[in-house]
Amino acid sequence: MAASARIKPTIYLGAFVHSVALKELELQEKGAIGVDDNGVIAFVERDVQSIEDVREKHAAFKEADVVEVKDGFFFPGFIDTHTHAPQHPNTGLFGQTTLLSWLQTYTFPMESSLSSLPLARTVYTNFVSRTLSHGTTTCAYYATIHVPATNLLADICHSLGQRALIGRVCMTSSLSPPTYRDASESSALADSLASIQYIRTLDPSAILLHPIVTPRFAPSCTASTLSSLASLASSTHSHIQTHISENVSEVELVRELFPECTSYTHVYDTAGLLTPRTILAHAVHISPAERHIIRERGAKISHCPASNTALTSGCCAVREMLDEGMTVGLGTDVSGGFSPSILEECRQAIWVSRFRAMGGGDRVKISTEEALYLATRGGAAVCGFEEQVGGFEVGMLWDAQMVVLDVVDEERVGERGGFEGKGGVDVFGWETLGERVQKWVYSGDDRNTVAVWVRGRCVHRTGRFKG
Ligand SMILES: Nc1nc2[nH]cnc2c(=O)[nH]1
Ligand SMILES: [Zn+2]
Repeated sequence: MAASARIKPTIYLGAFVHSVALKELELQEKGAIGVDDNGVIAFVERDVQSIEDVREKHAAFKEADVVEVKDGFFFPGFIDTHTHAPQHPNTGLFGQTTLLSWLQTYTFPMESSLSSLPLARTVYTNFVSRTLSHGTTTCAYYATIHVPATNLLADICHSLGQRALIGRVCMTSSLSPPTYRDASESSALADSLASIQYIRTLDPSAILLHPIVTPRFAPSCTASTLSSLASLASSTHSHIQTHISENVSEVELVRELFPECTSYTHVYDTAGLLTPRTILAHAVHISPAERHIIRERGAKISHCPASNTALTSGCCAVREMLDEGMTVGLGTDVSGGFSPSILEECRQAIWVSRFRAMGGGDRVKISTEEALYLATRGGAAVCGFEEQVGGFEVGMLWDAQMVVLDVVDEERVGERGGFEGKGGVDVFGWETLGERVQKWVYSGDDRNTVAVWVRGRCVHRTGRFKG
């Protein structure tokens, strides 16, 4: 089905939960959300007594389908603001490496092999399906340097129905391996432009797809390439994504490679890469002065805690960033990160903040509510989509997931404990909706995400979905 095809107006009935502010979730037990044939939320009703009342009030929904959630709730689709589709076969493989040795040992060889289109098709189909199954409705992807494989990733997101930013990776510096490097700056620019044009042709109204200019990181590009890519993003009105200050040795390398700049942030600022459409991943080792520049330029931060722990990169100062008004979302950073799940990333953001707290005070702790905000509204703002997705409001798009938790009772517990074939969350019936959400965040996984919609179109469902 084409992404723009009309869908049947539908009323989503039952509990819903979404962020209304950084520290506040709305927990509605008896909701009804009407979604029109364009996938746009037409109404949000609370404390609903009956479906008949809802149909009565909204004449256009008299004949609408009804999808009801039982033992769970609707939640906005997750937004992954930073991941690498071609690295997915390496998920879980990082050994004892840190960033620079990890790139050489695991990452560049894997990415280089995706010049093979059959392999790229297998890996990308698997990974996009996998992220959808975890409730990720919007994803900012790095592809590889190869134009055909990057365009194939766009095709796959388009046909599987995921909202995506897709970037051909640029690497012109001699520090990149000779076998996996752009031949020249001019070929890098031409290839990036070719991919931008392909994505714009595939989805001219940007219903789902957006190109994103992707200098890998400062050590992969010359100063001239960084500036040229900033100009390309500006002339094509494209987003930009890159990595910044992830690891101490990387920061030292940038200091050596760009001696004329006072900081890593200064390198990107000099090139003109810090814009309101820029997503900077990591930012673990940046100073308050660098944070100030990034905020002034309107650039956004993708916090990738699982990756930062796996590669022992460090603990990002998320509390300070939020206090200072920076825009922050979450990124899985597969395969620096070991999971394609943004729910896992919520847990990891919470854990990393607690490790920081153990050394420096409770103030830096990220709460469950804040983590869920970063996973949805925060991520939407990082991508510039905050008017369209991330919450349940009239005029926004139905990018959502149905979360179902397993109720344990006297009868079911007799069947070998009552959890075989179920998810990891046991609910006993007395929990409030808020407690159910907490249990989901700490023990839930893709088994609890029984259906996923993007723009009103169902893009994933499990056998447990009764739609
Ligand atoms: N985590 C991570 N950091 C990088 N820095 C440059 N390239 C990469 C990458 O692929 N992953
Ligand atoms: Zn990354």
